[in-house]
Amino acid sequence: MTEHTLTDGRASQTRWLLSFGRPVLWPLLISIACRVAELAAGAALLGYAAHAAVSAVTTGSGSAVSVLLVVLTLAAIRGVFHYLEHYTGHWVAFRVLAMMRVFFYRRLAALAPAITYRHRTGDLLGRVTRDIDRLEVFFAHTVVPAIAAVVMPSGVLLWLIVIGYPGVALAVGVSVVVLGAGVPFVGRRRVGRNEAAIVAHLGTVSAHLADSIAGLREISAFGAAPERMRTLDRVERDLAVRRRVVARWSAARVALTRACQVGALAAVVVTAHAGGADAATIAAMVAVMFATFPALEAVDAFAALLGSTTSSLRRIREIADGTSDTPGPSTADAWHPPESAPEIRFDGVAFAHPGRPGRRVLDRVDLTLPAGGFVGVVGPTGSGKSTLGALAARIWDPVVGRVLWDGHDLRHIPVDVLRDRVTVVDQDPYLLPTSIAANLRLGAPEATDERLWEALHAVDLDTFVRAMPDGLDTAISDRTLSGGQRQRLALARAILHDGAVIVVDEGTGQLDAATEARVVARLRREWAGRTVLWITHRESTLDRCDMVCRVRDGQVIVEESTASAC
Ligand SMILES: Nc1ncnc2c1ncn2[C@@H]1O[C@H](COP(=O)(O)OP(=O)(O)OP(=O)(O)O)[C@@H](O)[C@H]1O
Repeated sequence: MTEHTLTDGRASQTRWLLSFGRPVLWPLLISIACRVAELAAGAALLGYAAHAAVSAVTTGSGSAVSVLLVVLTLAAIRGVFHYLEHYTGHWVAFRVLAMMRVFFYRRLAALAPAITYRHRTGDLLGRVTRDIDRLEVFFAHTVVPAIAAVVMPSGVLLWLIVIGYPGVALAVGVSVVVLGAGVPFVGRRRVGRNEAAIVAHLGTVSAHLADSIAGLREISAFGAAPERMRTLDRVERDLAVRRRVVARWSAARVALTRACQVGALAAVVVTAHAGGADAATIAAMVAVMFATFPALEAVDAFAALLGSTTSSLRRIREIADGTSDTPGPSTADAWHPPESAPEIRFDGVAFAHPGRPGRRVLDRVDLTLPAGGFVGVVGPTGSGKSTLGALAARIWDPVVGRVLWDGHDLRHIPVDVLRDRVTVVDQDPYLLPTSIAANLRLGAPEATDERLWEALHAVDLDTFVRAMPDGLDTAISDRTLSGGQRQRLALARAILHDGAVIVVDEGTGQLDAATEARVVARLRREWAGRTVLWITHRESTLDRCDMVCRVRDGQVIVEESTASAC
């Protein structure tokens, strides 16, 4: 990346960030004003104290009590503004943090579920935590000091001109430009490249660790831990090299800053003396210049953080600005389906996964799922059964053709309405680490306990839950239930959500034959009048279906219609 595009990228990212922070503009401005007031009080304190001390020594003038009073008053003012600046700055930062996390999660939800196929969980987690945390630092510790770094030295220059020392003002002006606009940017290009790599590497580390923890049992069982650690070690070594480059440049800038500060103080003394200032005034000017240094050093911190902040923001926007694989309809096209169960029709549908555009999983599929029908889908593994279900639920859009809900393209139904009306039971359902009741109420927050028990009874899980220490309030996790229990809990959750269309992908695959038969019979009753797509490998459950479709070689063949059997 060239310096030009790097700088352009930073400018546009900073603009984006500042416009994101618009709702907290007023507290931000107050924070800036407090920072400037704090710096001004600090400069006045040092300048006045230096002037008073030198005057006392050279002329013996001044009262100790009045000097002490002024010094204490200025110190108190400085303290108050310091507190206010920190308070408002952090208030802004934490507000932005909360806004950003909610914004990011909302975008993730809008892009789900396809986004989860393209990005590793650990990587997304790194973006929503560490990358967003960096933006807090930007608002709390960089933007306010950086603006104050421009305002405060400008005030000092004005003061020097007003008290009649334009030569000193010129010397201070040059020093300010060198210390504020020159030194902080020494080596920035190299540092910027390395900081971007560090942020990317940290994302890789997060993803690698999250995968390693999620797959810990498999990794240990297959003795793959040393290889995982070696991969991590390689990334960590490169991280260390890049961090060293950043640290070396940072140390070089600190040394250069100190040398330039000494030069600036010397220039103030020489030009003030040449301008006819007395010793006390020279001391005051030196002290004020000295008080200006911390303000200028903030530019270095700003420039240093800007690199990593920009990289983090780029990672956040990669997701946040991403377009959905299933975009919502325009207002003019939007169609809201009625409550009743629909007929779902596949009209000349072809589909290839985004990662493999050349390989059509399904091709030229014409299929009608009757309204209120319980339709079985079978076929060899990998033939495209889940894909058929995903198209019916609009997790993906067909690359050719249409999927129709009572004759209306699914793309014309607002996505949130569709998600609410279609219930999907995945072949590997996820249970949140919370209580059984909270898991059941995920899609039906208002459901009563009585209704939860009914749903549990339908999936033959009520006896098991009653025997648990806290019944419905028993805490569970994805790992504390058997495969069959997890599947049944997911089915109970789907009963409670009560969609008009229900897609069950291998929902009873881990149940024994007797339990499965019982559960399927009850589900058949629970879902009477819903349009159900029942994807299965168990031919034994097909005799309960109104219609059976076989998926093979990208085609779907309606095999039999057994409506009378149901
Ligand atoms: N996200 C994805 N990206 C790329 N290819 C995918 C993706 N998901 C599935 N596939 C591929 O699409 C094909 C159909 O997968 P699908 O899950 O629909 O098959 P299935 O019939 O449900 O298989 P099974 O019975 O084993 O669950 C497979 O070859 C699979 O590898």
